[in-house]
Parts: sequence; structure tokens; C-alpha cells
Amino acid sequence: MRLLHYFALSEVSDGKVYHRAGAHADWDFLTLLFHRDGQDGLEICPGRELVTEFGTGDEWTKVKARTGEVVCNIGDLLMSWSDDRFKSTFHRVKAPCEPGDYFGDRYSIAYFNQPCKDSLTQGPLKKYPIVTGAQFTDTAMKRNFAALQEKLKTVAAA
Ligand SMILES: O=C(O)CCC(=O)C(=O)O
Ligand SMILES: [Fe+2]
Repeated sequence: MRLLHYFALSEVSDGKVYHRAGAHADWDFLTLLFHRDGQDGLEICPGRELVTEFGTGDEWTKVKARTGEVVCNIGDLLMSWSDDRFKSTFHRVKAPCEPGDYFGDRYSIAYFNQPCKDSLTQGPLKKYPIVTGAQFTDTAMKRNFAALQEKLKTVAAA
């Protein structure tokens, strides 16, 4: 479970668009997101053909934050377990940076459903090799860490 507090920002704009959580897919089975009325920012790009690649350029949909509603994001484990029938939900959190955005404090709860370490998963079509929960999580963490290292290199070189 992740308890997120995105701090309030002053209502200034330099004309650029920023994100406080970059585009990503979660590597769990299913993420349940809880927001508060009016604290918008989440944008989703569902149905993307990927297992956690950090791409850009697709169509993004803004999700209205509402108290009492639960946003369910498909994670990479459900994607591979379903032999890619259900695609991971690519998502990001926009920073308030344009007129009309919500600039106040934003609270969000992300409940990540992770597999037990010794559980075994494989889809009915056996598209991917059978893995334990521990192997799946370990691979996902290493892949994300490698992607982050690559990104840092690009930023450092710029
Ligand atoms: O704050 C949100 O609405 C999303 C957070 C999120 O995507 C994450 O923690 O993985
Ligand atoms: Fe996420």
C-alpha cells in the first residue's frame, strides 16, 4: 500500500506541461486507487500493448477524482497471467501547471495486489513460462531499475 501526498503548488504557469508521476504500468496483479473529490491529476492510457515499457505518444484520458470510487488499474501480472488478453493500464499523474488544474494538496491511496512469493502463475495458453510470485516481482523490479538507470543516463547527458 502506498499513501501519497502530493503537495499544493502555487498557481503559476510557464506554458509547459509537467507530470509528478511519469507514465508507467504497475507490476502487480491489480491496483486499487482511492482519491478525494476534485483532486484530479490521474491520466490513463488503457489497452496499450506493453509490459512496462516507458513509451509516450498515445492518447491519454483524464480520470475525475471522486471520493468513494475505486479506480482499478490492471497490472503486468494480470496481463501476463491472462496471456496478454488484459493489457496493463499505462498511467501517469499530471502536475497542476495550467489554468483550470487543481493546485491544492492531493491525496491518493494505491493498494497494490502482489502475488505471494511461492504462488505459481501461468496463463491458460501458456504464452509465458510459469513463474513464482517472487520471480515475477524480482524481474519487474530489475527491469524498472534498469529503465530508470537508462533514463538517468539520458538526463545526465542532456
Ligand atoms: O496518485 C495516483 O493517482 C496514482 C499513483 C500511482 O500510479 C502509483 O503509486 O503507482
Ligand atoms: Fe501506478
